[in-house]
Amino acid sequence: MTDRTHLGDVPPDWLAASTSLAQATRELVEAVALSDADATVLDEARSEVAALTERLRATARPHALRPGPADLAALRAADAGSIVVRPTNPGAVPLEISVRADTAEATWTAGPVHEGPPGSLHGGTSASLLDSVLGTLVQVRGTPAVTGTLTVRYRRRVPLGVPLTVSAALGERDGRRLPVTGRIEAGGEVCVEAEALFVAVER
Ligand SMILES: CCCCCCCCCC(=O)SCCNC(=O)CCNC(=O)[C@H](O)C(C)(C)COP(=O)(O)OP(=O)(O)OC[C@H]1O[C@@H](n2cnc3c(N)ncnc32)[C@H](O)[C@@H]1OP(=O)(O)O
Repeated sequence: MTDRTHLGDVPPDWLAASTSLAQATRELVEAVALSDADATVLDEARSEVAALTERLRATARPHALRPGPADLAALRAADAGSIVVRPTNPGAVPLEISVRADTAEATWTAGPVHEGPPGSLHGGTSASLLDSVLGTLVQVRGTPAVTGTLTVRYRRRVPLGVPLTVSAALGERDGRRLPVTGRIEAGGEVCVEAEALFVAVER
């Protein structure tokens, strides 16, 4: 499996197992972040986690799986569809991003791991969510591109524990410049707005 770098290249049963393990690991991260167990229990847990880490490290590939050219081309060929980004990476927020024409949208509910101000989402996580959804729209509708600038306006705090809608709209391409706007909404209210300029690259 170590030569496979794209989500579309792996067998469906393996993808399901890896996605499920990644989700269980995110739940572990939350349990660690919130745990009030005594030091003995924490030390036992550390030993068990370390043993699992060793087992999985023995078969590590150089990069985490990501959507590849074939996954993007299939979606690009259709007028509408969805793509799941980073489902097997427990260190990332997994998103199912729906793309229709020049717009994209994803829904995600934030938990305590991503808390910034009390009860609210960390601003860096908001920026990261926007970069992911805007960036995916650009890759699907444009060409390979990287974020040149990302300007984020935090209008109101983003609540934890409720569904958030992250959306993006592609502007008019100007040479290598691809402008994209986006927002994060909760309960129908706009919490964060973003303006980005992606720059087309060879790969
Ligand atoms: C499904 C796939 C999932 C993907 C989703 C996730 C997407 C996440 C996206 C990211 O987070 S990417 C990571 C963060 N970004 C970077 O690491 C980019 C690092 N910077 C670079 O690689 C280069 O600086 C860059 C490619 C942006 C520009 O270098 P170049 O030497 O290729 O371009 P050049 O300087 O010739 O500029 C080309 C055009 O872009 C403009 N430009 C360049 N950098 C810019 C910038 N930073 N902001 C605004 N405009 C910029 C520049 O003015 C110029 O405009 P004109 O053609 O009109 O003259």
